[in-house]
Amino acid sequence: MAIQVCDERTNVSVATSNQNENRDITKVTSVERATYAFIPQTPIRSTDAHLEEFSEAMRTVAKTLRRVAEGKAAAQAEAAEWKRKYELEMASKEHKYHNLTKGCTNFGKDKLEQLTSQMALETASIDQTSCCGNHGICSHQILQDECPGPNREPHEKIVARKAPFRLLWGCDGDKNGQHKRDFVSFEKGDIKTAERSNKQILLKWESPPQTVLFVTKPNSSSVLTLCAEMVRWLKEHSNMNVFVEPRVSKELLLEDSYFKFIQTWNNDLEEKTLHTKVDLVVTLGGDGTVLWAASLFKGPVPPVVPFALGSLGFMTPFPSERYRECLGNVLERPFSITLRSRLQCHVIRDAAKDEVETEEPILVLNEVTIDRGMSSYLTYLECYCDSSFVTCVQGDGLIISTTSGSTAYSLAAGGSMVHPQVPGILFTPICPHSLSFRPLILPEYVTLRVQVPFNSRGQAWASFDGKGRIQLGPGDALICSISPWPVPTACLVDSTTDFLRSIHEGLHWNLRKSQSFDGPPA
Ligand SMILES: NC(=O)c1ccc[n+]([C@@H]2O[C@H](COP(=O)([O-])OP(=O)(O)OC[C@H]3O[C@@H](n4cnc5c(N)ncnc54)[C@H](O)[C@@H]3O)[C@@H](O)[C@H]2O)c1
Ligand SMILES: Nc1ncnc2c1ncn2[C@@H]1O[C@H](COP(=O)(O)OP(=O)(O)OP(=O)(O)O)[C@@H](O)[C@H]1O
Repeated sequence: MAIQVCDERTNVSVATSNQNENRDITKVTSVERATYAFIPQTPIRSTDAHLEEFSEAMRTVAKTLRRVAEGKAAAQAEAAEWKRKYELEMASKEHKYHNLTKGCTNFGKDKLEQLTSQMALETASIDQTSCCGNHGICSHQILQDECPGPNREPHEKIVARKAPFRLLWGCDGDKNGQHKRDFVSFEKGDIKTAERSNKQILLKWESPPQTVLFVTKPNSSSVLTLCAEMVRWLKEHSNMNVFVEPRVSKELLLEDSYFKFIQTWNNDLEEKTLHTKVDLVVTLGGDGTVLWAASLFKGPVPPVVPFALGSLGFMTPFPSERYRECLGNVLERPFSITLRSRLQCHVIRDAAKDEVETEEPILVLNEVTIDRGMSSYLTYLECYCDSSFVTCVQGDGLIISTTSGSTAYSLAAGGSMVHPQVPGILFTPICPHSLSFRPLILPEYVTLRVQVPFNSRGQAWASFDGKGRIQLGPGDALICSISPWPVPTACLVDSTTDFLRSIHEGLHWNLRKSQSFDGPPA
């Protein structure tokens, strides 16, 4: 590469090249002499003019690059919008399908029992469409699986029936099961909201649950001991099928051959079908164990009963020492649940030509964080909400959080605490280098896109519920929207009471000594 600087007045031309390292010494001297003659002539107007011209050209290039980036961003936004529409359509199909299968729950008890026993008698050739006529698979479907447990013969089949349940909407303590939707009415020119959408939700089993999955915090002997005790109790008290993680299965069998009946899974495919076999998930650990349990389900999640065996336990209201009473209640009576929404995140690589090439969606219960990782540069992130530009984040990073995650990392970064049943997405910057960057709460129906611009100095890193870091290079984007698959967690009392108790007892929210009565007169 050669750079040439020419001054018209002195007609001195200075040429440099990275190839001409073996230059003639005399040439160098003459060039140096000319340069020394040239330097004192200030102001160097024509050089300034050249520099101006050069910087103008650079500005034009930068503008063009930016326009290209914006065009690309718009195309990606459009693609994301199509994707969202597609997902909505799929979700509505799913909803219709559930409505169809709900017809099944209206069967008379006798008919249901008759159907169940009839189906139980049938063998491997069960026609899945036979339940509920032509309504396809329903919650009463009898599942025939090869038992993945370590001590079953491969040919042995278990007939496991997923327990059907109903969701009821309680209102101000009126747990009458009336599901009233949030309608906006418009009568005589007046706009009125008829009902609030946020109700306490009750789960009522229509037949006793039969299969429970235990998810336990690793490396804790007290947790393993309690798990063994609970498994024994459930087997002896309710004759339940028990699933545990492969690691726990080995640990329990090492302890006692009594646990031969427990089942586990051996590969990703079996893990993916867990939701079709498991009626209830019990977690033994802290909040991290609830996050871990949720991450096992990439689609629908069975109700989760979280027992507290951690330090904070914001999402784990059940006291482990009262497990008999708590599990008895959950198995036999209707109980309140919190429907915790999750975010589905897609990473879109700049190199990918279209959406089809993007990586699998990742579901998070707390948050996705985009930060600067090891880089010492500011993170520079362009953020869009649907097709509207939101802002550029310049700081340590950004947290996109669910309302359940509002009390986790987002809280530490200055975000609001939000009741987990509030439908929203939190947009919380991490150490923004700006005085006016306050956190936002956006409605739950939006799609957010965070893009690393092409002119970003450094890389960015995305992490999901504090795990699985993925590097994002210039041009890469992260797209987030609310997933149709929430995590239903059982409440000890109800959603609001449990939430308030957690912020009081877990975070000591607004704890202050009361002012004494004997102050100065008003
Ligand atoms: N500065 C911070 O506060 C910070 C930094 C990194 C990660 N985190 C959080 O840690 C989470 C991962 O949790 P982990 O247990 O696997 O890691 P961990 O063992 O490092 O625990 C992090 C702490 O966050 C608490 N926590 C997790 N989810 C919570 C929630 N929804 N509400 C209130 N507190 C919650 C846990 O009880 C624990 O005390 C991430 O999703 C992130 O929210 C927080
Ligand atoms: N079943 C599991 N398999 C693998 N890792 C797990 C499992 N359950 C929890 N973990 C991980 O173990 C770590 C600790 O778990 P957890 O947060 O539940 O316990 P804790 O730190 O004692 O409780 P707290 O979060 O209340 O302080 C977390 O990082 C979590 O992701």
